[in-house]
Amino acid sequence: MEVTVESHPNIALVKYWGKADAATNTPINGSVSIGMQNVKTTTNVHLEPAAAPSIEMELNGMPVTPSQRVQNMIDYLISLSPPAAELLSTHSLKITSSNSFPTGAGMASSASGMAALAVALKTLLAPTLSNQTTATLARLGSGSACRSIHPGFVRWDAENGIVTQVATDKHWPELRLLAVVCCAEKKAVGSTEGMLRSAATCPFMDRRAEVASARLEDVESAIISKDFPKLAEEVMRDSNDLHAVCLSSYPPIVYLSASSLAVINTVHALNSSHNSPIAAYTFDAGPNAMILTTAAYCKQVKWALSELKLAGSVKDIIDIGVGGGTVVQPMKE
Ligand SMILES: Nc1ncnc2c1ncn2[C@@H]1O[C@H](COP(=O)(O)OP(=O)(O)OP(=O)(O)O)[C@@H](O)[C@H]1O
Ligand SMILES: C[C@@](O)(CCOP(=O)(O)OP(=O)(O)O)CC(=O)O
Repeated sequence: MEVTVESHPNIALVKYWGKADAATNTPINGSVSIGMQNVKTTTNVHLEPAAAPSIEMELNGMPVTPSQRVQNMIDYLISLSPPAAELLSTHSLKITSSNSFPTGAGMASSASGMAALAVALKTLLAPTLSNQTTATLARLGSGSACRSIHPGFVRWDAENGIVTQVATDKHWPELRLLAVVCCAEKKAVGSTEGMLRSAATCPFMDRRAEVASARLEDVESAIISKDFPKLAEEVMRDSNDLHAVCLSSYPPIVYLSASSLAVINTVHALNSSHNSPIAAYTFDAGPNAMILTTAAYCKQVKWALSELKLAGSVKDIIDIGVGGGTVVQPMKE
């Protein structure tokens, strides 16, 4: 028996950085994201009868040892569902996954990958699980993965772990999402390690969580009312706050590169020439930018960014599109 699931990364507009509980990836502040359309993960999970059940995994064509987080997801399923526990005691699992975009480079591959895995495991082993429980299952794989379960704009609340779709991917048709690829290499400090280091050493961590929690409400209302200037300012501020926290951790965590700073300067120059934001950048734990803009200004924004490409400062500019969510292909016996 096998199932294939497609999922997409999400980019946080208000970012998760810091854990109240590391074992369950419980965040210290709520976050909200937008789903990406033109990049995806495809994950196949195959279940086969076995006398000595095992779990094998392949990522981007290479065999990998399933991580403790994958094991935690499976243990959680076993604890929730006796039929899943029974199947896993008599069957081996083969997980085969690939990403159509750089893995481990700050483009949310873990979010997309763990969301696809959670939905595939649920579909094969515990089909009656609710969407919320599936989001919690994904979160055990990687916190931000719980936001990739739904398409569009998705909020993850810190107090209760509830994941809700704030608006669908069709809500704001004029909105455009671009990726500016500065570097596709694996980053030196992963998000998990980075946020633990910030919690232990950054003197501003608690304040950042307070500011992000308040910002969550402003960003949600900017999304609902399609207020681009408001959304743009809050998104850029949140990204800057996160990277300031990283820089004031010790030893400092530097995700932004000279190319990232060139993107930041280009966006602010564009915005000041319009007296109001027409574009916003946001960076997760890596040097690659996601740019939000609107249909009316997209050409102009791309043109300004392409100057950076011509100058050799950035590698590529990709139309990412707003979308996301997960799609389950028909199950095969
Ligand atoms: N398709 C996938 N299926 C399962 N696990 C994956 C998949 N893609 C990535 N991962 C896991 O996620 C890890 C990368 O996560 P990491 O948080 O370091 O980077 P990222 O997700 O690209 O960046 P960020 O979350 O900071 O935006 C990989 O080393 C791998 O263990
Ligand atoms: C900067 C971020 O992308 C950090 C994401 O961190 P992860 O979700 O990858 O961390 P773990 O829960 O430890 O797996 C911000 C965000 O996506 O909200």
